[in-house]
Amino acid sequence: MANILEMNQLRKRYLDKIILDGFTAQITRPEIISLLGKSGQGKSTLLRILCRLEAQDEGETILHGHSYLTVDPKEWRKKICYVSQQSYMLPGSVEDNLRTVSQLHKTPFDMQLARELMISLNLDYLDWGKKSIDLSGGEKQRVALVRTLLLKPEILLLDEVTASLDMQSKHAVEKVLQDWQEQEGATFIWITHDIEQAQRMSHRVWFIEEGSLLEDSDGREFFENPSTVSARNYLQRVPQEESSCLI
Ligand SMILES: Nc1ncnc2c1ncn2[C@@H]1O[C@H](COP(=O)(O)OP(=O)(O)OP(=O)(O)O)[C@@H](O)[C@H]1O
Repeated sequence: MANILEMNQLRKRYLDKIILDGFTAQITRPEIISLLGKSGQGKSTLLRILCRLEAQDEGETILHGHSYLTVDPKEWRKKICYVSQQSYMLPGSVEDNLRTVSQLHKTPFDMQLARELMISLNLDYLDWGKKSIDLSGGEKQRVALVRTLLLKPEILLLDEVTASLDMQSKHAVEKVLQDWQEQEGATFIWITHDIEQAQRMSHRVWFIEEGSLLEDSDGREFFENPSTVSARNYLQRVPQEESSCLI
C-alpha cells in the first residue's frame, strides 16, 4: 500500500539562502510526529510547502501515491491542513469563523462537534456572536484550531499552536488533539519548542538541521538517546534558551 505522505528531496531557497536542502521523509502510518530543531532551520517552510501555501524549488510531495503535480491544490488542502502560529481570523464573528469551512467545502456544519470542541478547549464561556477581531491571542488560536478540526483533515500541520496559551489551556489542547488523533486516525506534524510537550505527545520525532532531516526516530528513543550530537545539544540547550527569556 502507498505511504500516507512522502517528501522526496525537497529543496527551497530564499534569495541565496538554502532553507530546505533535500528534505526526505515518509509517513507510513497515522501518528503524531514532532518536528524539532533550532530556530530558522526550515520547519515552518516545510509545513507551508506540505499544504501547498508555498512551492518548493525542487523535489516532490506524494499523497497516497499521487504526486502534488496531479492533485488540485484545493482538494489537497482538504486533506492536509495547516494551523499557523499567528492564528488568522476571518472577518465576522466567532460563529462565522467556525462555519467557514463547511461553507467553503459545501458540507453541512456540524454544530454538535463544534460545541463539543469549544467546551473541550475551555472556550465554553465564549459568545459565538463576538467579533473575531476582539478575541485574545489564546482564544484566536483555539478557535482557529476548532475551525480546522471541523474539516477533519487527514494530516494536520501544527505550528506552535499552544505558544500563546496558559498551562491549563495548553493541556486542554494536548488532550483534545491526542483523543482526536486516536479516534480519527489522523496524522499530525507538530512544530513545538516545548520539549516537555514534545515528550508527552510524540510517537515519532523528526529532527531537522539546516533544512535536512537529521534524525527520524521513535519518540521515546529520541528523548532517551538521540543519535546525533546536534540533537543532544539541542535537547540540552532548549531549557537554557527558554530560561534566558526570563532575564
Ligand atoms: N518568505 C521568506 N522570505 C525570505 N526568507 C524567509 C521567508 N520565510 C522564511 N524565511 C527564512 O527562512 C529561514 C527558515 O525559516 P522557517 O520559518 O522555516 O524556520 P523555522 O525552523 O520554522 O524557525 P522558528 O523555529 O524560529 O519558527 C529563516 O532564516 C527565515 O528568515
